[in-house]
Amino acid sequence: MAKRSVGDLKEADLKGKRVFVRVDLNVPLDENQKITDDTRVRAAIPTIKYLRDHGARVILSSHLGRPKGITPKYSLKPLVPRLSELLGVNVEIANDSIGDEVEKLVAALPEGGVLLLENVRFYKEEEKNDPEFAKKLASLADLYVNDAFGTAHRAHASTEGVTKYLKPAVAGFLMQKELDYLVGAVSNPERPFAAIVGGSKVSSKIGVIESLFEKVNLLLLGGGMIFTFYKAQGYSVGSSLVEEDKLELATALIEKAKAKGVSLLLPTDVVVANKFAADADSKVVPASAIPDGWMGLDIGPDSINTFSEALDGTKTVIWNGPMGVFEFEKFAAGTDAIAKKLAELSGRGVTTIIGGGDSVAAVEKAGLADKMSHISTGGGASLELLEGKPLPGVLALDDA
Ligand SMILES: Nc1ncnc2c1ncn2[C@@H]1O[C@H](COP(=O)(O)OP(=O)(O)OP(=O)(O)O)[C@@H](O)[C@H]1O
Ligand SMILES: O=C(O)[C@H](O)COP(=O)(O)O
Repeated sequence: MAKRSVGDLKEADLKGKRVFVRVDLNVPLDENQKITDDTRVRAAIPTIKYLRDHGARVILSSHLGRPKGITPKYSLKPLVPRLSELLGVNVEIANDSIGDEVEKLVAALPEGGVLLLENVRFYKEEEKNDPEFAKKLASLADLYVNDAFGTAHRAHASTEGVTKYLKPAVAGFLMQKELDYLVGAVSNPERPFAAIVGGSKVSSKIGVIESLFEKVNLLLLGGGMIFTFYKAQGYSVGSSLVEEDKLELATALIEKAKAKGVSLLLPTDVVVANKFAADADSKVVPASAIPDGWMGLDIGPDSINTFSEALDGTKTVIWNGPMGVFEFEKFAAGTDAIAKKLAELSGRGVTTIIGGGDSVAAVEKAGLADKMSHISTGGGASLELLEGKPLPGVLALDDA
């Protein structure tokens, strides 16, 4: 069901109004509290800018990390300089999310002003979706915008509960863009439609794989999960990562692909290592013959070629999960090659969607982020969406 958008709200709806905007500013910080990846901050800007340009008074709310109570390490204060810089306005920060002091700051906020509330998870009521807490958040504003796609799979007070007390409740531009690509392009793709699924374990991707079987023409598998498939087929896998309790499932998935008419491609060769370390010895071996004492940590050169050729004729590609242990330079080639291939396909008009989590980190690391059609800002949220699960933070918004 399509949701009402912030873009539907015009000057008359917004001028002078207090707008509670849930954003996802859960960014990585280093030991000096410096932001190491500001993607989510940049992604939050268009909605805030739109609201400011239409005279709204903007109240931003976000979580950072998973604090248990008030924890200075998880304060949102380090976000203020970057937000201010990107918006071209001095963003104010409150020491709290609710209460008298916050109310005073909101009352003093000029049109176009921006106030960032402190980490909303400093209250345990947030994750409990406590109605009284949601009411207090709602009482700060006249209307609600949810632009926190990365947190849309959580039914929390600031993402779901608040919508019961604050109307209109609409989707921000980032939320909309994520839904357009991850729901729109995936449910109504230009074909052939391929999915590339990697990552560590098959158990965490079963839902996604099964759901994609209903939609894709081609499914390429990589990452740690492939060894469970190999073992299920009777190959020797050495000391590679295998989920013994998922062998039958792997066989069933292969059968299901056949039944659904989906071409399922597994790597034909792998890069193996003598230990799980950046400086391990490595060599390329056929997927069916991994020697004892060696573990597969990346897809091999033949597989890269086969995968690239298979992707050549596609019109839509979605990628979730790295092809190998890309954190170690020696085992990053498969993941890098897929990132480069997708960048090349984008240049030829193919829709390329990176579905969150580590594959996004890999694409950023390769410097190819701006080449893709869409890079999701949500890890868990994009996975749940691809599994076909409804997101509570989206469901709660007003229908279009
Ligand atoms: N062959 C392998 N053996 C062991 N680990 C692997 C292998 N290939 C990839 N990995 C690891 O898988 C991890 C990513 O797996 P995960 O399932 O978390 O992927 P993701 O879906 O991209 O992430 P997220 O869950 O954050 O969305 C990486 O840290 C990578 O090192
Ligand atoms: O980083 C994320 O995936 C989101 O910000 C949600 O965070 P959470 O998993 O702590 O709810």
